[in-house]
Amino acid sequence: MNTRPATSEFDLIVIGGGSGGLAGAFRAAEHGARVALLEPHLLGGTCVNVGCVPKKAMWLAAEVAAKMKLAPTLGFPVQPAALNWPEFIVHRERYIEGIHSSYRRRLDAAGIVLAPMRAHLVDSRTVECENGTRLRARHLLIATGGRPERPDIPGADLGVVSDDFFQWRAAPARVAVVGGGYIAVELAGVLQALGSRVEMYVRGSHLLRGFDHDVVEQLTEDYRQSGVRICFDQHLAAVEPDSGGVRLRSADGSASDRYDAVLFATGRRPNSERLGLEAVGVATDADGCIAVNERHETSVEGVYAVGDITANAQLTPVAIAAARRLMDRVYGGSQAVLDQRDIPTVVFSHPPFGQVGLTEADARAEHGSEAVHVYRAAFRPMLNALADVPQRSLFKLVCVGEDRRVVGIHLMGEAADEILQGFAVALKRGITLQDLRETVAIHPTSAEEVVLMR
Ligand SMILES: Cc1cc2nc3c(=O)[nH]c(=O)nc-3n(C[C@H](O)[C@H](O)[C@H](O)COP(=O)(O)OP(=O)(O)OC[C@H]3O[C@@H](n4cnc5c(N)ncnc54)[C@H](O)[C@@H]3O)c2cc1C
Ligand SMILES: NC(=O)c1ccc[n+]([C@@H]2O[C@H](COP(=O)([O-])OP(=O)(O)OC[C@H]3O[C@@H](n4cnc5c(N)ncnc54)[C@H](O)[C@@H]3O)[C@@H](O)[C@H]2O)c1
Repeated sequence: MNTRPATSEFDLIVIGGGSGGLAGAFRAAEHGARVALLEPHLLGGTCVNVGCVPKKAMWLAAEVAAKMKLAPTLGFPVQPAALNWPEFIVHRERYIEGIHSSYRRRLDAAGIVLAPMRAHLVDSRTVECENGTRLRARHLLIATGGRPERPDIPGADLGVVSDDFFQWRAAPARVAVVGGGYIAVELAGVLQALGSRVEMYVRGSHLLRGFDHDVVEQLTEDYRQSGVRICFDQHLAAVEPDSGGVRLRSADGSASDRYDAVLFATGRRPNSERLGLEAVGVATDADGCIAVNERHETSVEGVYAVGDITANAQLTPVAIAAARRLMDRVYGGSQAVLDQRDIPTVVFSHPPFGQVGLTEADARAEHGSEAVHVYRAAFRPMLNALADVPQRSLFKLVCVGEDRRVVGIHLMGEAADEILQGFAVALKRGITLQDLRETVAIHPTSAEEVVLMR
């Protein structure tokens, strides 16, 4: 593979080889552009190395552990065993290495020049690599993503963040998870299922702000039933060492018991420092995200940004879709922009929780309360009933108007992660409740509850 640019002149320079940068580089090359890609770390960025992919692997291991726990209740004469983490991680990392190899092959095949270096902007057409090499192009794409942020409190460095979680080789016996968003909920669920005793410290009064309230409440109850302790309205003031572990000090002066580890899942910061943005005049917002319009153009002509470096939803498919549409406009004559409404998303909790469209509260605010009609299916999935475990599923449809147009679908329960995608297509096509009711159910499944809702 060519790792030193043969020429310093390109059509496009992409800074960052994560989800957005790779997608942009590949699509531009398909249109015939000469592309250079700068990535100092592992190809695939957050998603492949410390995000979606290793997280999903751990989630799958946790799901197997949970099923094994049910097995004796159902009549299998087996005792659940603890996961051998180092062995599982060999499988996980082999899978990830397969993705790296596939990217390297595709970059070679597309003739994209990969420079394994950090870079910053010198002017709107010039990028300087950390070894001093300067590259020039008519168009620059910034896709440098973000990184986990710790709270600004004394002792914060005694805790770990999601990047560190993927270095773990065993489940800590007792762990505090600070935060109530996607990562906190996902990693708390994984750790509890894999044998840790998990306590969540949440600043607000609910998990998962922005998700539908009722469904969040049911997920919270399911988590509690599976043994996760959840403490709301927690205001942490410090982390302190305690006999080889840590304890948490609250703003009211009280201290927690000892934990083997504290995991901060308190949000992410965009990687916009030391990129030369101010010098070139690329505007950022108050959080440090690069400001872009719907065409992903920055304040400087010819300089674009996609993915977590912008204020768009921090999801891999959003970064990829934005980058592809951008390159189709720049090199393919397309005018299409990414529609940021009705983006489906799944929290890989236990059970998983997916949503597309408006929550009930958002629908009431947008359409007026009288126009909103809500339908729910609360049920115990068959496996849970057979094994007599208490966790319940909750599916919810939010509809508006006389014709009951479906504007929100919220699914929390077994297989919700896989069920949602098809219904997201339907919602985007503007279906009504009647369309769902006219669709024959698939029985016996959880999914059928969506078309049987009254
Ligand atoms: C724990 C976790 C779980 C997640 N799970 C999911 C999920 O299940 N589904 C989902 O859709 N999303 C998930 N996400 C979010 C998803 O990973 C991100 O939205 C996505 O990776 C953003 O892609 P990006 O290209 O914008 O940035 P990144 O993937 O972060 O890539 C940015 C790249 O830029 C490089 N870079 C930074 N600075 C420079 C520089 N100066 N020069 C050159 N290169 C530079 C970095 O090394 C990095 O490789 C998860 C995130 C985390 C942290
Ligand atoms: N399944 C998925 O698609 C998936 C999974 C993981 C992450 N992601 C993406 O990554 C993004 C980042 O995830 P995240 O969980 O880090 O962020 P988040 O914004 O979802 O949650 C951050 C949480 O930390 C809390 N918090 C912030 N500062 C705090 C402080 N000082 N003390 C205590 N609590 C504090 C917030 O109240 C919130 O509950 C998500 O918004 C999502 O877009 C997606």
